[in-house]
Amino acid sequence: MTRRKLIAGNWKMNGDLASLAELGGIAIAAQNAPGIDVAIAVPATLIAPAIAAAPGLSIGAQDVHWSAKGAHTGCISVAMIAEAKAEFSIIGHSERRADNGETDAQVKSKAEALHAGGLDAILCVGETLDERDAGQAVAVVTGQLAASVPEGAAADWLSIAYEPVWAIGTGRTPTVSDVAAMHEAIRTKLRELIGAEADAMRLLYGGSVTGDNATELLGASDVDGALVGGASLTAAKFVPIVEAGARL
Ligand SMILES: O=C(CO)COP(=O)(O)O
Repeated sequence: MTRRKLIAGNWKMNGDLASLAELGGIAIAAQNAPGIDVAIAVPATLIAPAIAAAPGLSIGAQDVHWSAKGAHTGCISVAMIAEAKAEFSIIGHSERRADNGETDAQVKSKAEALHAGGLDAILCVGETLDERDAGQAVAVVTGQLAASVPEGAAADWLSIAYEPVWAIGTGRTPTVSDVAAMHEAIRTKLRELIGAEADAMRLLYGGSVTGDNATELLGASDVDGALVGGASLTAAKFVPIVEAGARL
């Protein structure tokens, strides 16, 4: 099964109107790589200006609430990001799980809300260093999937990002064989949860991806793309990752 690669950036709580200039170079790289998908998740305030700055580049959010509207101070709904013309949202990022106590059940509701609103979702899973050291990595990640992937989820709107917490922003990455082993475990679990659709679903790796290690990490078996934090903030750092994805 060939799966179209997806190279997605996550700006986290970074960026301002001036930094949208970076999107120009990224949009050109995306145009030059028609065989893959390129997307950037920006802070919610930058969604509309990012689309204006780089029409044609897929722009998304980093989180949504599961409810349609109401008394949820500080939160943002699927309809709100859709009105701003976002195409997708990241959900379940480990930073939101840690900072905001997000649960797998909430992440599942967010996935369902995005799909109901016609948007795509990138659902993040990943173990902490303590969990890996305790030999629990696969159990933690497959447990997150079991509790957060909606029944009947399909590859045309949901992707999974495996982001080991200890590899995020640290410059440390798992070995290629560790990544491949986890992605195989994820796909096996997805087959159990959603059947044959699992073979079409894109599994992204995230955590300290750079232009230097992208070719190796993206080349691991069952890796269908990357979710990139720090190195997505500038075209100079992100474009080489897009190019690496396009070469594979
Ligand atoms: O959390 C990440 C993307 O969502 C990864 O961040 P870094 O690429 O900065 O390690």
